[in-house]
Amino acid sequence: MSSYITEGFFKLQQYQFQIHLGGIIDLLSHHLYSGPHVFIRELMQNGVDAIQARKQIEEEHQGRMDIQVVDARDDLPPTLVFEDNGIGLTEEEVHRFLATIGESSKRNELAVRRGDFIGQFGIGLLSCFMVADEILMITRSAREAGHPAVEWRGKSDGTYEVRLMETDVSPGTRVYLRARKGMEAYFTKDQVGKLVRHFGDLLSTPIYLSHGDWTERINDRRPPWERVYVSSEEERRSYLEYGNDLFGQHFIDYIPLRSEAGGVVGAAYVLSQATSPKVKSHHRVYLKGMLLSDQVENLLPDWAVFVRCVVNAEHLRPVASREGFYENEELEATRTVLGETLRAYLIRLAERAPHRLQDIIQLHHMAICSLAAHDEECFRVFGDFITFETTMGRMTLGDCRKRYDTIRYASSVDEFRQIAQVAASQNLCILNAGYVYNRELLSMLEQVEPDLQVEQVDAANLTHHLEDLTLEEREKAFLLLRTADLTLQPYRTASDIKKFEPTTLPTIYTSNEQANFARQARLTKELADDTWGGILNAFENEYASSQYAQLCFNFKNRLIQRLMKIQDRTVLKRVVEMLYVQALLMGHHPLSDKEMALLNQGLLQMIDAVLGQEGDFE
Ligand SMILES: Nc1ncnc2c1ncn2[C@@H]1O[C@H](COP(=O)(O)OP(=O)(O)OP(=O)(O)O)[C@@H](O)[C@H]1O
Repeated sequence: MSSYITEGFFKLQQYQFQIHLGGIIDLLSHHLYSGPHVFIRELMQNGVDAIQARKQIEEEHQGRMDIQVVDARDDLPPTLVFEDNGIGLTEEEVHRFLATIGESSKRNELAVRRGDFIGQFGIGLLSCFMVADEILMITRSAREAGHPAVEWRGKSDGTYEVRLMETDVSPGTRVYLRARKGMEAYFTKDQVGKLVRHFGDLLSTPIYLSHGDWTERINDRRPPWERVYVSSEEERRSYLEYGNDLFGQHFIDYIPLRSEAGGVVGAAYVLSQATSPKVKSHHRVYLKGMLLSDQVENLLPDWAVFVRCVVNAEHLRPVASREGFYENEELEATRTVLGETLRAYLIRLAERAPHRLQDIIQLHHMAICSLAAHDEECFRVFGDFITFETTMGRMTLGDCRKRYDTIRYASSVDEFRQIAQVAASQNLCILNAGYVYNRELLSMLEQVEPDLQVEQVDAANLTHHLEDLTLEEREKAFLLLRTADLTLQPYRTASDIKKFEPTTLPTIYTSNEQANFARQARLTKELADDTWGGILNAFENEYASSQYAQLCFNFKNRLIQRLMKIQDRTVLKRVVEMLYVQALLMGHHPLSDKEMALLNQGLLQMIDAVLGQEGDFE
């Protein structure tokens, strides 16, 4: 019997997990953190947290961090020293917190509930191994007065040494890092200064950077929402200057942000350059004063494409990489509050400075329309402010809704052009929904306002709104209409006569979608080969019987009045043909070969007639 089996069971053996530090460092550097430079953030953050912990036992404690850059000399590589006067560690804590990966002193229940600390995962210090082979920490606890200072030396091979020190040092912690070969670029004064400023410019704990005899406080500028102002102009200037410096671009306006959810405070800046519907805004977000990322996307609702924010959050939860926030209820509540703040700003602007609002919408028109067309919330925010070309001039959708019970629209730009003149003179407001997103916006309008009538109008049903002739007047037009019907029959166009404004317009050519389709099929057939010609024939025949376009004469027009007096059918026919071609051109309809021939003949005959008259004078 095997020695592993005792009383019918396999003997249970217990083992300890082993950690391969090299593998963990590789994971951090290549898959979690965005680059080796984050070690500076992690060290600053540990200093700030340690100061915060010390303040919990000594309320009046004045925290301070010092970062020193020591250049390479003799055989020694450049070195960085990070010093804080925070809580420090005892020997027992050093073993527990520094030497155990994933262990953190900041994860006790009270600290988490109160959200005291930035760190929480117990891995940040390992990021130092991305740039150095060894971390040397000298620390002394402020909690236990008699406890000696401790020296801890952690190595990237996974071993560490601890030594109690005899020298007297004040409570706090000092971390020494020597650049690994190839990592010297992260240890220069300029690079360290840039990164410390980048990550820590909002920290309230003073941070000093020194290099040789030179020392400078890095974070002495407070953000605009923490300053006190004597006038609103001064406040405005301060906010805009700050945004300009931070993002290196000019902004039209700013919106102060504050949300209890997430403990967020900051500002949204209104972009002065057009945004693409596909590009989301990237926001600069700090967590307890430490920069989390300047690429955060999920802080605001998707529709807030016209702003870029800078905010500090006290209670949102960072992901382990510290470069974004967890999608949780608190973040959602924060997003709702910030969205409402932006919406309130837009509404205020609509009341007090509608032109400024129009400027914003105009600038970000495509992005706003694309979102409003598919997102009900966005439509509710912006819908009323979106402008449409209408037969009564440019108008916002809000104005259209206020003035008319029915919103009428033409579905293509050409259709709109055909009817614009006539509709305007009839005081009919028709929206041009021929541009991208316009139809979707109107569908969204119907969805959001089910009581509102939204109706598509085409040139054909527009003529129903035109004034009819009396019987007597119809008689006068009889010959013209009969000749026109016969003349235009080959072009599948019927004729009619109505009274309409403007009187300068002799005709309108109207057709609906099916008639247009049949017409398009005829035009294509002229260019297509036999196989396609056969298919298109079938289409054309199907539509031909029912779908006629219409040339509607204007009884009020002087030329038409004269035409009704002409009895010579040949002359009538020619003029009708010319009016037909002219109406097509006015409506931007491409001409078929036959119609082009009509135009040419007509022009030549007119030239001939004019020359003939001149000849008569000779
Ligand atoms: N400057 C310091 N002063 C006092 N304690 C420190 C200092 N730096 C590190 N520590 C201790 O070492 C522990 C581990 O630090 P580390 O940076 O790895 O993780 P963390 O800060 O707890 O969490 P995170 O991984 O989220 O940064 C800390 O929880 C803290 O107890």
